[in-house]
Amino acid sequence: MDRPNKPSAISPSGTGPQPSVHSERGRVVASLPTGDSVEILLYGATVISWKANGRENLWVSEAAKLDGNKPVRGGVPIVFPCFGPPPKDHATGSLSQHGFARNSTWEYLGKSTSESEGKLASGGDDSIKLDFGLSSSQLTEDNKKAWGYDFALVYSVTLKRDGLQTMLSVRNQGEKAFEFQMLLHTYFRIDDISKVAINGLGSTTYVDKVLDATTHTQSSPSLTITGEIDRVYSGIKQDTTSITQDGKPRLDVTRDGISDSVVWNPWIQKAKGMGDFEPKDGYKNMVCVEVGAVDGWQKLEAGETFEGGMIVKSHA
Ligand SMILES: O=P(O)(O)OC[C@H]1O[C@@H](O)[C@H](O)[C@@H](O)[C@@H]1O
Repeated sequence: MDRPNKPSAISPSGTGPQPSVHSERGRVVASLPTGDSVEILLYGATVISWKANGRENLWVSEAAKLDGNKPVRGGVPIVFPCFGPPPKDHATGSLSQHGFARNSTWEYLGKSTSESEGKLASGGDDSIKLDFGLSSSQLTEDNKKAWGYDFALVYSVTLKRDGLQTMLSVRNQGEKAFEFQMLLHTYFRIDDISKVAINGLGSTTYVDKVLDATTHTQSSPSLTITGEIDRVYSGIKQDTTSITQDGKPRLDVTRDGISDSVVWNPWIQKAKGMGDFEPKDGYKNMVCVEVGAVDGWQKLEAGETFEGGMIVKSHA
């Protein structure tokens, strides 16, 4: 597949400390001179850590499998090409829940750095972009059989001094059109779910998977979580969904090229039922605000490319 960025050493610029990228044993770690960092497993191209302002922003279960045996319970698993259990009568019908992207091993395609307008006082680069690829040829024989399309995914993770950007590009390299869904299933780390509110989803319609799997409209501009929640919001007008803690801004999640979001927290019983969810009261410290295209299907004709992702800002 095409390599958007050839792996190369980061060239020094300015005199201050430089960003660093380190790749070994199936993971890639990048850091900025500010101390902000991101860590990505090649397994699933799963972002398992993003630190900004000295604080970890992602929740990863203490029992998460990081050895490639099971999708990671936490961080940012990538859902593709189907969301949830696929409908049996669809081309994705033989795939497992959430598809194969989160449990396939991706290729590290390389890094690039750039200096944005607000350059660091040190004079160093202030963003690092890491690219990962997964194409049909890298799938297991079972997955190839279950979804026999010729595709190429490029997932770009950019660590900036003011946030984290993740972008998934899906290209149809074959001759047949295909349909897919995608979602960045982000587990955000929060201090206390009882003090969290999610804003920016007011007046949006959602399917409530806990209640009755039918469509509702959110009346309140602010959503608080007091029990299990699994809602699929679609066609969201506002680009940004923000998470506040104790009434103060904590994380801003901005959708880029996509307009759906899932809000999920398993709460007490579902957390107990998941072998890889630890500690069991960890549901108090996480909330999934997931961005994607999951309402119906995205159709890609031969040669077409789709792009969708998010920009997340963490408040100090
Ligand atoms: O346990 P999994 O496969 O990682 O899925 C976790 C959750 O992922 C969410 O995106 C779904 O809306 C939930 O229904 C699902 O339970």
